[in-house]
Amino acid sequence: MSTPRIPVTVITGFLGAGKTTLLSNLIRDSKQRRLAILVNEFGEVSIDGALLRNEGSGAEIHDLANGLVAYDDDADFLPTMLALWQRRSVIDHVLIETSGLALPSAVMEQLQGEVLAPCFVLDATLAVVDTPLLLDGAFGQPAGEARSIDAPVAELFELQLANADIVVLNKIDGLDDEALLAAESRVRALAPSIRFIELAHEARLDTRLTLGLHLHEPANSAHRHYGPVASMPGLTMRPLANQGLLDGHSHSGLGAHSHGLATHKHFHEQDPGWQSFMIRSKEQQHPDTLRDAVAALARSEPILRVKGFAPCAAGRLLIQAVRSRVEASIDPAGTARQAQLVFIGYHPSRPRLLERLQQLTGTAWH
Ligand SMILES: Nc1nc2c(ncn2[C@@H]2O[C@H](COP(=O)(O)OP(=O)(O)OP(=O)(O)O)[C@@H](O)[C@H]2O)c(=O)[nH]1
Repeated sequence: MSTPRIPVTVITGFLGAGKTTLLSNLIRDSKQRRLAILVNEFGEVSIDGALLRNEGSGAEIHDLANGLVAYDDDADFLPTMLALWQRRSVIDHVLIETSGLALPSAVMEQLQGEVLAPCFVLDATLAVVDTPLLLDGAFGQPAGEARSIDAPVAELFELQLANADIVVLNKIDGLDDEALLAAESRVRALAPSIRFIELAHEARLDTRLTLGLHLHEPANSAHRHYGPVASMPGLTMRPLANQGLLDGHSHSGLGAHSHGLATHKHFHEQDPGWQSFMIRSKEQQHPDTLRDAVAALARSEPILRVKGFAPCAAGRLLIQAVRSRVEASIDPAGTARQAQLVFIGYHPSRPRLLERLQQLTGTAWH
């Protein structure tokens, strides 16, 4: 009998959708599976890899520095995957988190290429969605005046969805049934070939609905992941008004399909307007001041994502911003030698951000 191929789940989703949070919960909830995780980030320093390692689980984490995993100029992807294959006796499943600006199709194509196809099989591609932002029209139906940043955001978002098997509606704490059904309609309109829509309360998914789905194995027509929405984890979990529409694994009725090499296009070159850079400070930061400063910058500059660490009097401050929604949390046991914030945006001006950050925090940044 030939050696079984290792299943691979690809997790995609726009900047800040909750991919890393979802992954860290998956790691915690899948202790019985030996997971290898490839984290692909757009930015100089891996913040996500550090956060996942903090979980202290047995999962092995590999950082892939090229923000566009498996694209033509990514020299790390194939060697990393082949090294995992060499160690296949200790790996049950591989999870790949693409950066928020990459399309998953590049990874999907490489998995089907002659080098990797004998070793790995695509299990499923999940697209994680920031549901409140989707409902606000942030990905293509701007409520107000369209800005220059809206079109590239909408384009990437749609292409990520178009390549996915499963859309995970995330950040739904606080949304009612009506909002969830509106989000489902929006997703189905944007990506009619989506096969499952799942709900993640606080970025938590039932592992049965996430891993081992065999969606790309032609012989397998049985769905092994039943479990109605009402039985999925989450304190605020309630069944939806219309269970027929959104039952945790609703699908279009398609059989297993493979993503042919030419069927899904991806950008081989990144739109150069998307840029990321790091801004650092040696000074201790005040949590509230830094949080408000980042929120003010996100409102006035074309910045969509900020993340990083800073030293503060009470320990290590973690900053996570998606647009102007900023979370500042303190790890009393953590240390940070200096403040390091990664900014990601569309045609952002580093000098202007630097100047404004200095003004707003009253500390020196470089
Ligand atoms: N309220 C709420 N916040 C969430 C949820 N999931 C993630 N977040 C927050 O959203 C922010 C971004 O989460 P990440 O998991 O880092 O998002 P990501 O998709 O990995 O981000 P990038 O890799 O930068 O594209 C963090 O502040 C999370 O705490 C959720 O279900 N509910």
